Amino acid sequence: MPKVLVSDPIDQVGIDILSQVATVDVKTTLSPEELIQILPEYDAIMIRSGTKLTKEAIEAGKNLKIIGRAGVGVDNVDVPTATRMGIVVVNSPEGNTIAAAEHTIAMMMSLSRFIPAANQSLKGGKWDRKSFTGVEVYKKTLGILGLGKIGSHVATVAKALGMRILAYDPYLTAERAEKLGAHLVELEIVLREADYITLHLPKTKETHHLINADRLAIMKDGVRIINCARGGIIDEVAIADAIKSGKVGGIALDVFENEPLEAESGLRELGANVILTPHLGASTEEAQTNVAVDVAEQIRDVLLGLPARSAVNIPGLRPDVWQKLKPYLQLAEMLGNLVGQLAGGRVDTLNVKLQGEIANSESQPIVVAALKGLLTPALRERVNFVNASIEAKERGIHVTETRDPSVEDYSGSIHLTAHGSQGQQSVTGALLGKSEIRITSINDFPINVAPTHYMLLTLHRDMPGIIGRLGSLLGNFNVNIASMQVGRRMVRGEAVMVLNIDDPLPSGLLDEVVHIQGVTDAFVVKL
Ligand SMILES: NC(=O)C1=CN([C@@H]2O[C@H](COP(=O)(O)OP(=O)(O)OC[C@H]3O[C@@H](n4cnc5c(N)ncnc54)[C@H](O)[C@@H]3O)[C@@H](O)[C@H]2O)C=CC1
Ligand SMILES: O=C(O)C(=O)COP(=O)(O)O
Repeated sequence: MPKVLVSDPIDQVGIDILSQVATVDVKTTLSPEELIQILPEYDAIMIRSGTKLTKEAIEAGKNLKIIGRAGVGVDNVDVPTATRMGIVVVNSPEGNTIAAAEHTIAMMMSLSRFIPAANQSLKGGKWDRKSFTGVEVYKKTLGILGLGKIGSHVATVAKALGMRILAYDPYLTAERAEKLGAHLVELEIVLREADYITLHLPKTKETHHLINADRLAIMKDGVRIINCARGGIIDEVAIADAIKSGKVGGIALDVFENEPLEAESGLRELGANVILTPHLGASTEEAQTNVAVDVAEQIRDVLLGLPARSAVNIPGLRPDVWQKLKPYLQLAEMLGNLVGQLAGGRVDTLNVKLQGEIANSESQPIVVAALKGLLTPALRERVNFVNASIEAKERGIHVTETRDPSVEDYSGSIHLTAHGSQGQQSVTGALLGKSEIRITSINDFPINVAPTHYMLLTLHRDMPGIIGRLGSLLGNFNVNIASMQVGRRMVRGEAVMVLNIDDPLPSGLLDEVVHIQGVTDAFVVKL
């Protein structure tokens, strides 16, 4: 049974799903050193934001096949290292959207009405109403930085509260923003005009310290800022100074540059207009059930050899799409392997052409499968669906994609052309029925061959006697021929012959094949 490590608190429903297929160890207090020490034992790990999967930790996880993040942000995972190692990283992109958006609204209302401080004062024995006169959000301007899933829900709720919404998101269309009742504007306009600013961005190089002293300076005096996205998007020193100077009227932070927030952090010292929560955005019963189910199911599926639906480092596939594409993925992989072996040396360019009924399908998984096949002879089990693209890129293989829905020889077919140091080779393959794989052309010579483990291919002149000579040569070396096919475009012209053979070709025999009169080239292929 595979082993799964759960290193952050996850809802029991997730553990139950994992237990269907794996031995599950729940260890939520591991130090980074302990994690590195035990990670080699595990096939999968399920985490939240608490566990840091650094380069060193992932490299220690020699047997890891999947990293499951029960939540959205994967900034605590070194995804490039996981990708290079062929480890699929999955998350739950929507499971906690509502929870995080509602926490944001709660933070905004708490900032406006001093609810945490008033509560603390009352419980401290006082009846102080004067200190806690708040402001209304009605008719105020809310600036949303990052109008993705959480930002969009915040916009919808804020709109219902009567707020005017400005949004900054360079990757979004103005139409989408207008549909949500938000005006998409430049960052500077949001900063200058908003009474409240809320962040809903991923943490990236570009968003690091997006809110810094210079940007705080151009904001409205008394602006209130909420961050339920990621620590480090706001410069904590700059914002603390802006609170102290009175430039900023209030801040509500759920996330911090360092988590857990240091005991001695200056943020803890600030007054009633600073609200801090310990990364609670996703902490609702509903969200925790959602993300646990979502991610545990994906880990289970990947351990069973099925695809993940929301992988962040390979194209995720819905089960119904995968069912449809699966035989084509196998076909593409076989063709990639075949064309790579025919090309022999270094391949510089691979063209993947989708024909007939699959011309309109999602192409990326098919391209990845072809690359996996192409790289398999060189990389063996080191290459998989996760790292095939990156490995190809690192080897300088340029991939192009074309589509031709008008090709109707078969319902759907894949044509690969490889250009490399030894010239150009091309192969086509199709499915017979729903899943039987056929090679249907080699270098544009039509054939119809079911691929087998060992094959011998020749390029030759179509002339009497050549098949007999090849047959007796193989017979002399005790190589059994299972089947044979010849493809030609014209009588006595160039032709291709494919022999399915039961045994590997003895060494030296290929040279003799090439020396048969009329044979111009020959290849041994092992699939
Ligand atoms: N506090 C908590 O417990 C939780 C925090 N989060 C965090 O909230 C953030 C948002 O999550 P989602 O809305 O689910 O993500 P999302 O991917 O749906 O939305 C992010 C949006 O930010 C935009 N964006 C990316 N780079 C940008 C840039 N440089 N400038 C402006 N916009 C940019 C994207 O176009 C996208 O629309 C993430 O950082 C996530 O980790 C998510 C769930 C819970
Ligand atoms: O989903 C996210 O991005 C979150 O920040 C939630 O983090 P958590 O799973 O509660 O540690």
